[in-house]
Amino acid sequence: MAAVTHVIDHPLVQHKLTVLRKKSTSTSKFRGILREIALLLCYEVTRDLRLTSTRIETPLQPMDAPTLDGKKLCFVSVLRAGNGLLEGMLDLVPSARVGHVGLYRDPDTLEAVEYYFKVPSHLDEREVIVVDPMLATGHSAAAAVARLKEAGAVHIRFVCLLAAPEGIASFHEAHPDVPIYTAAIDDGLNEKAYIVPGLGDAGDRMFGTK
Ligand SMILES: O=P(O)(O)OC[C@H]1O[C@H](OP(=O)(O)OP(=O)(O)O)[C@H](O)[C@@H]1O
Ligand SMILES: O=c1cc[nH]c(=O)[nH]1
Ligand SMILES: [Mg+2]
Repeated sequence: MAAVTHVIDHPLVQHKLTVLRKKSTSTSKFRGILREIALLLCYEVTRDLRLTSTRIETPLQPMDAPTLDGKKLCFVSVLRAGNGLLEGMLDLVPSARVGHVGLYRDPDTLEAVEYYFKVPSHLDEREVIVVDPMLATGHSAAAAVARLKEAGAVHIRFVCLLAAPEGIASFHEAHPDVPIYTAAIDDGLNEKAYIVPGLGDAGDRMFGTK
């Protein structure tokens, strides 16, 4: 299967991303803009969802009108930083089901370490949209998706804000069936495997930790 990466180049997304990158952006502004950008990313990642037809009554007459087909969407947040994207996605799709995968990146090995996993039932019948703002080495995203596949997920998409070419390559190698949606592909990784130019540590910037 051909691995696909979509870059969401909408001007509002690009402008908001620049605000997030600036080191002068405060924690509260960072959180607010991330929520706004997530809503726009959600609009793009859901653009090809299947529709069915439902009989409704307008004030004037009956009609067959389009509605989303199948079971409710499932968003999966990769903790912690995924929660920043999750909020904006839920603004747009409030009825979505939500799963959480708790992972942190070991600073020495750069491997993903899992500490939490909870997902809704019937994953195999849902469109599963995994959210994490940063795709750096790709280890966290690949581990999260592997766990979701183990739990039964079949139709999976991955949404981030920033991706490094290295992360895209390793993620696609592990999961060629899972498309990536990102607002930008940056230059690469620094010696600590941070995305450059990037925006720093997404979790720390979002929650004011260090
Ligand atoms: O592609 P990778 O090299 O795996 O790096 C990306 C991961 O790093 C960050 O999480 P972090 O480990 O800092 O955890 P946090 O969200 O709790 O801060 C980010 O949110 C991703 O999950
Ligand atoms: O650049 C990076 C890489 C991993 N995690 C982050 O939050 N930022
Ligand atoms: Mg972090």
